[in-house]
Order: sequence, then C-alpha cells, then structure tokens
Amino acid sequence: ILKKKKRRSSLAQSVHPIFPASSSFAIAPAAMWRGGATAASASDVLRHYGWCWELSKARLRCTAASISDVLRHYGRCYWELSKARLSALVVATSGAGYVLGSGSIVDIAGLCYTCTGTMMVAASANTLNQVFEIKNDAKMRRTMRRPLPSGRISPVHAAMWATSVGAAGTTLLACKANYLAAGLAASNLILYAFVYTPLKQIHHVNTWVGAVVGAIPPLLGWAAAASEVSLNSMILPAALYFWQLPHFMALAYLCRDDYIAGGYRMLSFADPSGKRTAWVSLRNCLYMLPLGLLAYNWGLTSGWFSFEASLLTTGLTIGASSFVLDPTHKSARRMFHGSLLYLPALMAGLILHRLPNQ
Ligand SMILES: CC(C)=CCC/C(C)=C/CC/C(C)=C/COP(=O)(O)OP(=O)(O)O
Repeated sequence: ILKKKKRRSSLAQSVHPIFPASSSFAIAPAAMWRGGATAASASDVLRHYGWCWELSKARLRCTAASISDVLRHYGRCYWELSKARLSALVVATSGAGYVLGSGSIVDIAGLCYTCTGTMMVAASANTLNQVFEIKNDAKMRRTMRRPLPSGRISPVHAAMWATSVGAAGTTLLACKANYLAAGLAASNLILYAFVYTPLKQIHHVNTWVGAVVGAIPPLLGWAAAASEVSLNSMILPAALYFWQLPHFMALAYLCRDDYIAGGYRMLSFADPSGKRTAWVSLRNCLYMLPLGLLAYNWGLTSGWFSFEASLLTTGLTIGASSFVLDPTHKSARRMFHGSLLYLPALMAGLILHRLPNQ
C-alpha cells in the first residue's frame, strides 16, 4: 500500500506542476509513461488535452478576430480614401462612354476591364488629393472625419495605397483596353492630384479645372471601346463639364463657411451675396441646352434623346434661374438636388437611345 501511495504521489508531482507550465501535448503521455497509468492520471491527461484544445481554439479565435479587425479597419480606410461613391459615379460615366463608343455589340469583358481600371485610377487620384489636403480637411466639418485628418491611417500608408492602385489600374487599362485610354487615365490623375488640388487653395478657377477632370472619364471609356476619339465622342464629356459647374457652385455656396475655414478659394469666397455663383450656374445650364440636338445631328442618338435632354436641361435651368433670382441656401439646395437627378437621367437616355458607333 505504501509503495502504491508513493508511486501515486510521485506521479501527481510529475503531472500537475508540469501540465499548466507547458502547453505541449507530448508532456502528459511522457509523464504517464514514466509514472505508470492509473485512472487518476488518465483523467488528468484527458483534462490536460481538453485544456490544450480549448487554449488553441481561443488563440485561433483571437488571431482570426484581430486579423479581421485589421482587414476591416484598413478596408474601410481604403474605401473612404478612394471616395468610393464619387469613384462609382466616375466609373458610371466611363462605362457610359464605353457603351457609346462601341459598335452594335458591346464587349462586356472590355467594359468590365475599363470600369475596373477607371475605378482603380480614380481611387488613386482621390487618395492623393486627400494626402495633399490633410491640414485643410482637418479644418472642415465636412471632411475632418476622413481617415487622414482623423489619424486612422498614416500619410505614407495612404500614399503607398495610391501609388499601387494607380499603377495597377493604368497597367490594366494599357493591357486590356489600349494605350490611349491608359494615357487619358494617367493624365487625368496628374491633372486632378497635381494641378487641381493645389489650385483649390490659390484661385477659384480651380472649379473649371476640376470640371475638365470630371469630363475626361467618359472620353476614356469611349477611347477604350473605339481606340480613338472623334467629335461625337465629345457629347457626354461636354455634358459632364457643364453639369459640374452648377453642381459644384451649389456645393461651394452651401458649404461656403466650411470652405473658407479649410483655406479653399472657391468662387463663393469672393461672392458673399451668391449672385456671381448663381450666374455661373445658369450660364452653364444654358450651354447644355443644344447638346441633345447635337447628339442627334451627329448620329450618336435617336431624336428621342434630344427631346428628353431638352426637358431635363430645361428643368435644371429653371432651378438655376431661381437660384439667380433668389440666391439663398434653399434655392441652392434645390439646384444641387436637381443636378443629382439630372446626370443619371441624362446618361440613361443617352444609352437607351444610342445609335451604334460606326
Ligand atoms: C480616371 C480618373 C483619374 C478619374 C478622376 C476623376 C475624379 C477624381 C473626378 C473628381 C472631380 C472633382 C473636381 C471632384 C471634387 O474634388 P474635391 O477635392 O473638391 O473634393 P473634396 O472637397 O471632397 O475633397
């Protein structure tokens, strides 16, 4: 009996202090082997394995949770840096340009490559714009929660994201569309990030330069489909150019104080009454009026489009006229919301009534 008790206690000593100190699965059977198996030690071993298993599961859960947290955090930062909603609008205009520049059959794979490439280059341009405007964005209520001013991502990390996604997007366009489309995308990135962005703090002419940037994507889409640009490829870019002026003028008027706090020189900065801002909006709505007729005359669309475009543009012009007559936040907001409806409706009409590019 004494011998048995001694053996049990030596086994207990060899097992219990070792198990918690080590997470090795091999220790328990080794201890059992040394001490001789008994019912008590077998249950200890089973408990030990159970504990090890629970520990491994907990560790795996922790690792998976932290990996998914990190991915979610950076995914969200990339999404916001890319101004995903603006980039989606840019992609829609580029896709519309692709469809308009196609013949009777639209190459769906080519359309997808063009949209993906455009999305990537636009994401890069938008990220660079934010890298250069950290201090200004931090002073504006509209932008202070963006990833860079709020410190959720470092400028170097954001710049690396911009460089890689921009290079990948341009390469995709060069390989799967053509060099003309890739060149237009790369030049537009340079125009937006390196000309428009610094100009925002210097002179209100920046809005006109920004309008050129917004007008290039449909041209890029057309170039990707047709491998050339021609006169009738200019209808949608022209519509986008003129459309951006009432759209951004309304925004600059509505967020005037915020833009001033951020150090941006919009037209509304030098125009507290809003009269000039409203006149620029109206003038550019008027420039859009003949576009529907031109699209029909140049064989881009059927006559239905010119009818629809005239109706839509008249609606926007009425909005701009009431902004001119009464430059208040209410009329500016109405024109801004009208401009948000106008563009998708105009593009839908263009696609619906397009005549295949010859
Ligand atoms: C293919 C390619 C490169 C496309 C780029 C298209 C693009 C980024 C268009 C945006 C046009 C524009 C003037 C946005 C306003 O920027 P903002 O700086 O005034 O906006 P913010 O005040 O919100 O930062």
